Amino acid sequence: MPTLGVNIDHIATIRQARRTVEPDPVAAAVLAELGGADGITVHLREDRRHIQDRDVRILRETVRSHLNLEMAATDEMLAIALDIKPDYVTLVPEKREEVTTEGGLDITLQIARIGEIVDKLQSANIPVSLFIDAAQAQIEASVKVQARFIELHTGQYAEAKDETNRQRELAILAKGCEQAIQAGLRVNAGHGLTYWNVYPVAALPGMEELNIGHTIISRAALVGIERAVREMKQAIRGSRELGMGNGH
Ligand SMILES: CC(=O)[C@@H](O)[C@H](O)COP(=O)(O)O
Ligand SMILES: NCC(=O)COP(=O)(O)O
Repeated sequence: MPTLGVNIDHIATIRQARRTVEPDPVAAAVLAELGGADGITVHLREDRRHIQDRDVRILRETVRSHLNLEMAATDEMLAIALDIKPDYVTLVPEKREEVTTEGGLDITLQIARIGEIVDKLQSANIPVSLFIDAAQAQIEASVKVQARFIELHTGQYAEAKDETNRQRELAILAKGCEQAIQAGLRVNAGHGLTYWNVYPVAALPGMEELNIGHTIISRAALVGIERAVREMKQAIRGSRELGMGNGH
């Protein structure tokens, strides 16, 4: 069964809507860990629309599980990561005007640049994961730049309009997962996963960690974060207790 990295960006989004001090993502991380989170994920966007530098610095001190820093492949972010030393870094694409991350990082277009950043981080003992679409060319490029992990972008699976498309997207993820593992990569996945669609992805052989945020924070707003995280752990195990664990 994969572990669960809880993405707490969406708590910071609420705080930034008022530019105030609450809700504090640091407090959310503590409660998420009490609910069973195996890791905490934050995306320090270049435009600082949610997570702030201060959050990452404090989380580095307070997170008891592991801290996954999602960031763009820029010099500014590289310097921050080398200074803060998260447990691992996930390199993600960023477009300033997007509502959320729209696709995977195209490693094939920037092999030298990504390779250089991966090397600098991993030389500093910070393992690197690359957030990519489950495409063979991206997997091969990820091997070439010697990243330790990939994170398969599950957005298209999550947004599939009907069962036929969902199954097609799941098959693409399954193939990508298998190819990556055979090539020696470790595989995580995330984006847009919910209580209703998580189980088929969680059940993919060799899947190590799922990074999930929006659905947990949405549920937490209604039932509280510890319970929301506990329920996601149950959904990953395939529990039907909530009537949510069967992939529908
Ligand atoms: C890369 C990724 O999938 C996460 O960072 C997720 O997108 C977080 O939410 P935002 O897109 O709102 O930053
Ligand atoms: N990398 C994906 C992630 O951290 C969470 O994405 P979402 O569940 O907030 O869509």
